[in-house]
Amino acid sequence: TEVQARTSDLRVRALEPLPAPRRILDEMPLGTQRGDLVATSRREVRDVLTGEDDRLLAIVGPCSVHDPAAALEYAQRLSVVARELADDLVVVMRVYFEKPRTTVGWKGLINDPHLDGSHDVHHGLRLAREVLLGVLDAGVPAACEFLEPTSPQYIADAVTWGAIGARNAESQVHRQLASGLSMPVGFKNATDGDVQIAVDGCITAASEHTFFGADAEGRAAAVETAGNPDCHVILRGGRGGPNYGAADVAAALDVARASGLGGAVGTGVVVDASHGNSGKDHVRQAEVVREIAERLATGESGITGLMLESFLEAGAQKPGPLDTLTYGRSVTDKCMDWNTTQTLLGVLAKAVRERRAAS
Ligand SMILES: C[C@@H](OP(=O)(O)O)C(=O)O
Ligand SMILES: [Mn+2]
Repeated sequence: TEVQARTSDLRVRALEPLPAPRRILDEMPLGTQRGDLVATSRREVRDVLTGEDDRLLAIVGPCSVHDPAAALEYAQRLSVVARELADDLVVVMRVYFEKPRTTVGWKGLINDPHLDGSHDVHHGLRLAREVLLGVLDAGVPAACEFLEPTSPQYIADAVTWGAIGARNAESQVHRQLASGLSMPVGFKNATDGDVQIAVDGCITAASEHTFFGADAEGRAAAVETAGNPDCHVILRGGRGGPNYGAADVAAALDVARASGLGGAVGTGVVVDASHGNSGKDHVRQAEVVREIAERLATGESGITGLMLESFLEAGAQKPGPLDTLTYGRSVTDKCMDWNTTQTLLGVLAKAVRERRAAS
């Protein structure tokens, strides 16, 4: 109506309808074999996070996926090492499509798959699902950060473990989203280092919620969730500095246990060796991992998993069209290279064996 024209969408340039989630899932089905891997790995991750399984969760991979071919090559390599170390590590590959920015920047493969500002989301959604199915075909379960409130409808069936990032751990939208996700979800501490924010995120996510979302047909829907009992805290450092030290872990666990939630929250924390715990420096990150491995080997409890930012090549580069980039190098945070990562996974597996012997 004339009134609406005067007051609505004054800052909206376009509204581009997307294919319904069901259409994408029908076009690119998960299938039985991949579905079994997702279901089995979700159980294994939960059992490690709750202490039922004495292995260590290792969430390993690039800060972001920008090049499907490089991501799938990485998955092939990770799959071999994961199988070798399966007695000691539960390995899940970081397959991050959605990037939270401090202000502005490339938002990831779904939002801008051509890395040129064209925001071809139709292509991004399909490409992301193709990568996830390919990673599963390599025999590796996938970890994703969830940022968009409705994108999980297109990919979450293929995801083993989810993360709510430091910038979103306090957001009711993301806590509600986590309450309905079908896999364990980690909440990062806030960017200023506040761990209570992550614990509160787990408390909110463990409850049932009703909120605005989209259904499989892509229609606006009131989503009613049962609550997610498999959430946990991730220590990723912050403006106050690193928080992976033994005292930090003990203090974080005290805060987590005060919630009374039990389960994964009360059992332990996952430590992100990157970001605020290593100043996003991939060389420092490797040192952090080694320090933690030494502590695990002496029997320190309370750390149920580690997150490593790792790719084929070390460091990072600015995002741009693929033909302008160095193959296999991160376009967001700096990552350790594959050789360093393979060595560190062996170090962590050895530390788990020593922790097991010490217990
Ligand atoms: C987004 C970033 O994590 P954080 O939310 O801890 O900055 C990451 O995992 O690449
Ligand atoms: Mn990162």
